Amino acid sequence: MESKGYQSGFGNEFASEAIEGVLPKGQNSPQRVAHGLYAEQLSGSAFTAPRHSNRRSWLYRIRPAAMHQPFQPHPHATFHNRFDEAPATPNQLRWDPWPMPNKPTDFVDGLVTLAGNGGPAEQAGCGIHVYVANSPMKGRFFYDADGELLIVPQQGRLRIATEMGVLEVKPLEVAVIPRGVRFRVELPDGEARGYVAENFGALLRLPDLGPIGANSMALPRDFLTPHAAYEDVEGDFELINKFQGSLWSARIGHSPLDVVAWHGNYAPYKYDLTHFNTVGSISVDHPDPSIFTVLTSPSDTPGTANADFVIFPPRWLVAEHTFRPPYFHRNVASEFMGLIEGVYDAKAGGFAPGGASLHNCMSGHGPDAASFEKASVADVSRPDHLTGTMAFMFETRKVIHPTRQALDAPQLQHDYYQCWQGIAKHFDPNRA
Ligand SMILES: O=C(O)Cc1cc(O)ccc1O
Ligand SMILES: [Fe+2]
Repeated sequence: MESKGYQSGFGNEFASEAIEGVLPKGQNSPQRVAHGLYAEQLSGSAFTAPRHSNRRSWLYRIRPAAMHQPFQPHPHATFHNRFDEAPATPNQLRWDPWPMPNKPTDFVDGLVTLAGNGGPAEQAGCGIHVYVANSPMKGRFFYDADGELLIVPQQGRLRIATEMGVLEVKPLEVAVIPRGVRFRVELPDGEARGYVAENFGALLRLPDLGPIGANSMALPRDFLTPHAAYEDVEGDFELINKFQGSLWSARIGHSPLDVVAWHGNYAPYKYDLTHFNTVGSISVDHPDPSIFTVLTSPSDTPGTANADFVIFPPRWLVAEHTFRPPYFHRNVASEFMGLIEGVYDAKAGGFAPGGASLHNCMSGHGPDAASFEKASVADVSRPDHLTGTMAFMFETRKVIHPTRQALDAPQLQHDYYQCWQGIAKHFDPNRA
């Protein structure tokens, strides 16, 4: 299935045809669709959701999605939503990068759940996973009925062939696959690693800009949704599905990526993080990281997100007489971080690309001893240029529970707390 390029805009009413003239005019469900196709609606919000948050698309396809054999449980050792396996810990946690697999492993096989909160039954919270894959999905398709998937590649490109077209993403880009959309992941570089947030709550949207104004941060036109592309193939294939935390698998006699045309505002998209228009302090102090929010899943409480996706992109630091890196802090929200490339300015060592950290509600954290010492004596009369770096955070209102496998993994850095033990006592009541 070939990529047919992209349409730009966030949550637009898109329309795309791989064969011209397929989309019906003036209605969605004609008695007979062009070329013998079937019409099918895919909804991503309640039918009666307010218009501004109402999401659905109409798909014109070779066979309806209903056509497959019954699902059977499909055991998966590492990908799940069991967030009650271990007590949520207030300890600061950090992991080394997840190692590449040593046997053939595709994107679905290679998903490992590190943490999460809420769940698909409550329709709130998110699952936090990493993937390590060295094999393309062959004769296999996947969809997640539990939430939309925000995929953050860290190493290796992904070619994501979806029902609604092809997304090609590389590190420093992210992809969002809506709940229910079927897809297959291919690996143009042979192997790939990255992070996934599985959002059980309200759909990700662009944050409000408030006093920032009508522009800045992530610009709607930088979000790209594929043009329709389809494959017309028959064979003995497998449709894997994640439903209420567990995987299921069904035989399917054709590729479900058979949508010839579609229209609507519920569709996969990608975004290049290097396009983020980063806003920061031009006077004093380090602003709160909410100014780096790319996408937010709101909760029922205004201003208190179910989950935020926040990035720490290259930028100039110019704040005067200011401690420029992230401050010491304790937050009501819980923070899972990953690193795509480079060095994170709060950590001199130990936080590697492909690694992860978790700082839960009210757990103290911030710069490590080395970063503090360096930044507190740095010359801040000149700008600093942070380059070649991209960290990110999945920040949630609910406490993030690490899974048993994340706590037992050899990647867990048992000495992480040591990075703050060397912090010197500088207090001297007689010193200015
Ligand atoms: O903990 C972190 O590194 C993330 C973070 C960054 C920042 O600039 C301010 C607050 C915050 O939680
Ligand atoms: Fe933090």
